Amino acid sequence: MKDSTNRPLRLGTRRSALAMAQSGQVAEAVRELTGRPVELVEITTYGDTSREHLAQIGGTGVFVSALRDALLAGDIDFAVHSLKDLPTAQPESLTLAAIPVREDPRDALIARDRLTFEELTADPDRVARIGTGSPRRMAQLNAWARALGRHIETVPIRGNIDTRIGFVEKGELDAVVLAAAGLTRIGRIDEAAQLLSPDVVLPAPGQGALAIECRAGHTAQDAALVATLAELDDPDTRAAVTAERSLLAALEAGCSAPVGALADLSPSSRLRSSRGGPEAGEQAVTELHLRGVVGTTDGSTLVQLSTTAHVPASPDETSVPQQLGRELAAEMLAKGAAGLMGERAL
Ligand SMILES: NCc1[nH]cc(CCC(=O)O)c1CC(=O)O
Repeated sequence: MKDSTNRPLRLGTRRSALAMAQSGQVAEAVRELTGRPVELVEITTYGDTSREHLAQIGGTGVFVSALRDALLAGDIDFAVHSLKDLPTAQPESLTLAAIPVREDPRDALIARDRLTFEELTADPDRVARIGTGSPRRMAQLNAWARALGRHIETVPIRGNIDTRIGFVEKGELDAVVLAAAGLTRIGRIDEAAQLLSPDVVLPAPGQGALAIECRAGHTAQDAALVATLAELDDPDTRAAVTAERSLLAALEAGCSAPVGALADLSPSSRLRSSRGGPEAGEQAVTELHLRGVVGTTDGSTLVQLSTTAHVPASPDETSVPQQLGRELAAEMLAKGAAGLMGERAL
């Protein structure tokens, strides 16, 4: 979209180091794509000013609503969100024009003396104190400790990334758990002692992915912007996060619920079966693998399941991932997931 007016595009962003970093990167990509200047417009959200726990102020949606208000008011042209902070219900008047290639979705451990979780918990006389405000992380860290026959204390904290790492730097906590993607974006991933395997700790649905949101084409200009930004979309990332968010939505869990999910796409080694012998009917098939977990925050009970579907390579539509998420949610609910999510122990 080479707009003859060359009016700057206005990108609404929160002021945190993480938000500024990810908005800055998207702004650069949009400048390259459109040849137009992109202006960052800082928006303060309730989630940035409140000291309350996220679970008490209605979950991570609080970070998003001020940006959406600014979009609807026409104060900005587009916004960049961490996808994991976006509520699963999409307002009709707005659209996710692009979900770019995902960063590392894993959680990372930042610990004193760069110890790993196994090292940190090895001394039975010293119970490791690990900070996280996320019931999902608490549940899986506690389950991991239990599986190792060790004891930890999870300490509810919140604040921006620098604040949370500060608890370890000041010696107030032994470790904190943060999203690797956030650390990478603000240039601090080297400080991670350990990247937590999804076999042990599943990330939040959508973790590591960004969403570029704009008005859903009310005007010709809006429609043109949606079409342009779509060039930044990565269909594989969109398929994966669609499955994860579909699972979350079908569990009817809020964004602060103890739910982890991770989908990945891989070329299938399996070929579509055919009657014409081994060579006939060969077809490129992509496998979408979805894992989900729900647990009590004390880690005593986890419901963890996975499932796989075959999808056409680089799917343009998201009905297969949607369906896969709903199916896995139904299986998890049948195994008692709802009872575990009801628990509120922060
Ligand atoms: N809940 C806050 C939040 N939202 C997105 C990220 C990290 C970046 C990402 O997942 O894309 C973080 C920080 C964290 O969980 O450590």
